[in-house]
Amino acid sequence: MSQNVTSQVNVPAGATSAPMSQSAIVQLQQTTRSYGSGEAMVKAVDGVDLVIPKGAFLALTGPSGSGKSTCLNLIGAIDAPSSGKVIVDGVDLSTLNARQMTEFRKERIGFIFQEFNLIPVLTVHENVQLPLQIKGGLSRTQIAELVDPVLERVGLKHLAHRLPRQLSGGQQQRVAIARALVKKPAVLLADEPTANLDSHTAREILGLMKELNASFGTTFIFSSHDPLVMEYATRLVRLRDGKVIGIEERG
Ligand SMILES: Nc1ncnc2c1ncn2[C@@H]1O[C@H](COP(=O)(O)OP(=O)(O)OP(=O)(O)O)[C@@H](O)[C@H]1O
Repeated sequence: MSQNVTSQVNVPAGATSAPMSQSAIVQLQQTTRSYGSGEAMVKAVDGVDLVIPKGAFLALTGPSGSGKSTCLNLIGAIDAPSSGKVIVDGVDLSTLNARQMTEFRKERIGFIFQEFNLIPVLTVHENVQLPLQIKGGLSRTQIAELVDPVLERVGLKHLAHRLPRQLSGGQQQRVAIARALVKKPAVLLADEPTANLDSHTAREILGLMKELNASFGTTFIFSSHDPLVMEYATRLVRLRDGKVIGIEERG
């Protein structure tokens, strides 16, 4: 998948050959993102060096304001660093212009949010097929062939024709997971994905994501305060004041 995508994203010469260690899917190199200037300057991310291996199930954690969401936005090509590099799936994002960043995001990044962000007037099936329609170039049959197995995998095939408001919170998050996965992203970014779920449902959703991580090999990167997310993560990156203050490997 990533090979095809590399050729589809029209990046400047040299941009796809950013040096990465063999198994790394994400690298931040002396990455800084600051806001404002002078005395009012805030370094949301401050000189971070981080290597995330392919297939990781990793949580960025730390107190409010420590830079978790900013890191996710940088990795997801939503935002660009003030200095330093962000290399994702072999592409140095700093070499991309705005249009190329959008293209990159569309092709290679999946997002899951705490608010689910489903389109209320579209059915489950329509919500999940949306990223493929936006990507374009696929027939109805090809879209169905991609959507149906993912819906089955997240346990929602029987609810495919319901609207989001006819689903529980956990079911809505499953739709969001299916929608993020359907385009087979290189990296799946989840910003506080359990914040709106009760602990039982949060466990179900984290268990599902872990299974998907194991079966598809998709890299999951979370931003979360939730101790449950930390329990499931196999690697914790602790942030404070925009800096990495610790990395913990777990089972
Ligand atoms: N667009 C912005 N303009 C100015 N300052 C910002 C902006 N975005 C983030 N910041 C600041 O950067 C710092 C890091 O913010 P960030 O949202 O990344 O933290 P966080 O760890 O995700 O916090 P939370 O857990 O509360 O979501 C904070 O001090 C925040 O106020």
